[in-house]
Amino acid sequence: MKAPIRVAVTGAAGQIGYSLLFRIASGHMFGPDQPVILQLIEIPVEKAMKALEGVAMELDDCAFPLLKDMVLTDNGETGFKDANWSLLVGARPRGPGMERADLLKGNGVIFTAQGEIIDRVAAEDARVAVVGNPANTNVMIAASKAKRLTADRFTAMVRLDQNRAQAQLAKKAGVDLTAVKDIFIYGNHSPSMYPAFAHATIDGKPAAEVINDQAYLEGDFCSTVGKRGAAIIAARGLSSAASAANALVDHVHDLMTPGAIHSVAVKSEGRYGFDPDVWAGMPVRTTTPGAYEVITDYDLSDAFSQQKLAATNQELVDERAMVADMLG
Ligand SMILES: NC(=O)c1ccc[n+]([C@@H]2O[C@H](COP(=O)([O-])OP(=O)(O)OC[C@H]3O[C@@H](n4cnc5c(N)ncnc54)[C@H](O)[C@@H]3O)[C@@H](O)[C@H]2O)c1
Ligand SMILES: O=C(O)C[C@H](O)C(=O)O
Repeated sequence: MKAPIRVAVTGAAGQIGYSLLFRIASGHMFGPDQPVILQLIEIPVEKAMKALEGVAMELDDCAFPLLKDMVLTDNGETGFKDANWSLLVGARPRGPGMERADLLKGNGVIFTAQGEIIDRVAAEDARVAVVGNPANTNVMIAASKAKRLTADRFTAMVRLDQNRAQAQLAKKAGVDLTAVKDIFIYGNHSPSMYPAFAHATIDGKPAAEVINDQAYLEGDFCSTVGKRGAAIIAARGLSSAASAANALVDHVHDLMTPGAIHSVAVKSEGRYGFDPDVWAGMPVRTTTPGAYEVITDYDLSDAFSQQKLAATNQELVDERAMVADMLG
């Protein structure tokens, strides 16, 4: 029997938490032979903590053999203690009349505190995945507080965008989803992201050749993927939750699976022309469980790709400027 992995989850009583926790406890994130301990973190508000107790009761009632223990807390020091993975889902949602800058600042405060605590109390092999929006900038803030943990331990999720892009290409081409490969997301988790279709394949052939509709790929395809979050909100009245949780399962699962190639927002270090200090989506290859190398050899030198990369980079740089006083 393997030793349990400690998984801290913030926003555990929220919408995403309600889908996510059951997938972690049933073995979908870390595998069917990997026991887990869930360290569930919510805000110190009675309603949230009561809801968290209810979720924990349901987890008990699933009788998951891999779930070895649960910690329920409104305290980061307790919640992140010895965590091998910290999944930062909880964030302040955008309220009426709130500007993006207010959202950035409001969440910046949360991710400042969490980055500092994780760096201090989490496990030696600690890894962090940020989902709470604006995810790319939140992870940058959290990572900037770390003295012990290196920047590569901090990632943000663009996997939902990759999954959305894969599904859209399969639909358009009228093929099975599994026929679509090598579609990766570059840049921000926002409508400015670039789902780089130029390298995608369908049944081993270039997707652009199979679909044979460049106007669709540059137009509707990019905007449908980029604005999918808003379309879900318009349809459901709530933001995506089950698909977001599923994408986080994929994100962590693939980061724990050597050889997996997938889109992750990482510190750019100047790759693909991004500002070196922003966290941008790009393709990575998992090397050993939890570690990865960025794949740098995709050619995105064509004019359309360059324009898309420049736009999403500019948005990340602007977001960074808005929280400059919170970094470091
Ligand atoms: N990156 C992505 O692809 C993606 C996709 C979907 C949603 N999201 C984002 O994920 C976040 C969560 O979405 P949701 O639908 O679960 O929201 P939700 O409002 O249902 O739940 C969020 C939960 O987080 C808690 N919370 C807030 N601040 C916290 C803190 N400092 N510590 C611990 N818990 C805290 C809240 O009490 C709440 O229970 C949002 O920011 C949303 O925009 C990201
Ligand atoms: O778009 C949103 O605000 C929610 C989420 O980030 C999503 O992509 O579904």
